[in-house]
Amino acid sequence: MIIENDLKLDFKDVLIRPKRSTLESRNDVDIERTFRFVHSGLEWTGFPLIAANMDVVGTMAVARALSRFGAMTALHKHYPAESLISFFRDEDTANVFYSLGTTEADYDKFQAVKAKAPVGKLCLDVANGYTERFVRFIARMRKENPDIVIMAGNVVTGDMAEALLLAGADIIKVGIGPGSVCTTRKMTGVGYPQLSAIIECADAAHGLKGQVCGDGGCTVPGDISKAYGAGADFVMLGGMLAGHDECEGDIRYEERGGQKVPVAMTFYGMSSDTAMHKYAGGVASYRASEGKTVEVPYRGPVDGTMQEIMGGVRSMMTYIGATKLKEVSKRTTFVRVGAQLNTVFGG
Ligand SMILES: NC(=O)C1=CN([C@@H]2O[C@H](COP(=O)(O)OP(=O)(O)OC[C@H]3O[C@@H](n4cnc5c(N)ncnc54)[C@H](OP(=O)(O)O)[C@@H]3O)[C@@H](O)[C@H]2O)C=CC1
Ligand SMILES: Nc1nc2c(ncn2[C@@H]2O[C@H](COP(=O)(O)O)[C@@H](O)[C@H]2O)c(=O)[nH]1
Ligand SMILES: [K+]
Repeated sequence: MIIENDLKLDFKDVLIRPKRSTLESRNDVDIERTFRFVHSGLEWTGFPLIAANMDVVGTMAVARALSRFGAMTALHKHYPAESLISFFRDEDTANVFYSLGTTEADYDKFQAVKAKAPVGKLCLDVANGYTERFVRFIARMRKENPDIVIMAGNVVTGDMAEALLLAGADIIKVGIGPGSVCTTRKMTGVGYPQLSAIIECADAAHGLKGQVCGDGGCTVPGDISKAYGAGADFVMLGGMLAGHDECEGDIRYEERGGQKVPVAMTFYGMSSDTAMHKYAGGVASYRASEGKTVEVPYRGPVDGTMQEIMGGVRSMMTYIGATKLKEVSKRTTFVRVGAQLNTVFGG
């Protein structure tokens, strides 16, 4: 029996220590980054935030809205080929990932889309990025698509981040079990605290000139700043982007003052009963669901949330004296804390 005694940390366990700074305004910082991807050799510039490839948030409408902020979207896997063909053929998709798993059906659909429309970025997304099958799949996709940016995951340790990079991924997606609608840790006992997972995978990936995307577990804008501080090149969000007009899913209305007003929207994990009933005709007898279905408050257009997120990141940068987002991880010192919020009037 091996027990790792090093303490592993989550976003809630740390704060970022302020540092002396010459910056005078939150308007003076640059939250864009430019990356050149190691295998595809392509370059991308923008605000490195990605809407998760989940039914509710990985939508074409979210992609259009986030792109106006220079941010990205990984479309969910369940759009029919025809919709994907017209989207990738007719719209600006510099900030859009086409997502797929390792099934033959996913592969065939991608081949059909690729034959008719230019796809520049792929998100190879499976729950468990530790399988030999997944490594082989990445290698095959890289060989067949030398000029496409490939993001792949999920993993949480440096050894496997390296393995996926060496197999052909440009960006490693990091996170097992931190998600807002994830029940993997509860159901399986498997996982890794997200802040440490990002730190360790970033260290491994950067050594090989790859990038990492911290996926899951951000609950407030400050968590996104901590993810960048830990070394995440990109941050992926599900729950924080749910509940908006551009999302897919049912809105619940309530009668208020004689008017019907929208109050809540459904959000669910891609491994939840809801998703499995929708796409697989139920939960296979040998599996258990590893996601849940929740209601989130209705929040109107996603623009407001994006402004809050970007404002939070800009402010963090002035607190630590980082002019460019690229400098944030170098200028970050985390302090371990026992508590970080004053909850006297609620969370
Ligand atoms: N980041 C995270 O912590 C997690 C994320 N998710 C999200 O939900 C999506 C749907 O997940 P899901 O339908 O469960 O699976 P995936 O879409 O990831 O993959 C399914 C394939 O992997 C095989 N597999 C082997 N071991 C596992 C395992 N432990 N968990 C899942 N699949 C396994 C499955 O075979 P078989 O079914 O025969 O076993 C199947 O062939 C994922 O693509 C991901 O986006 C889901 C869970 C965890
Ligand atoms: N274990 C599960 N993880 C899931 C499921 N559906 C999505 N996910 C992961 O969560 C992130 C988003 O996290 P959030 O905290 O920002 O909401 C997403 O990108 C997936 O990696 C699921 O059913 N089970
Ligand atoms: K995802």
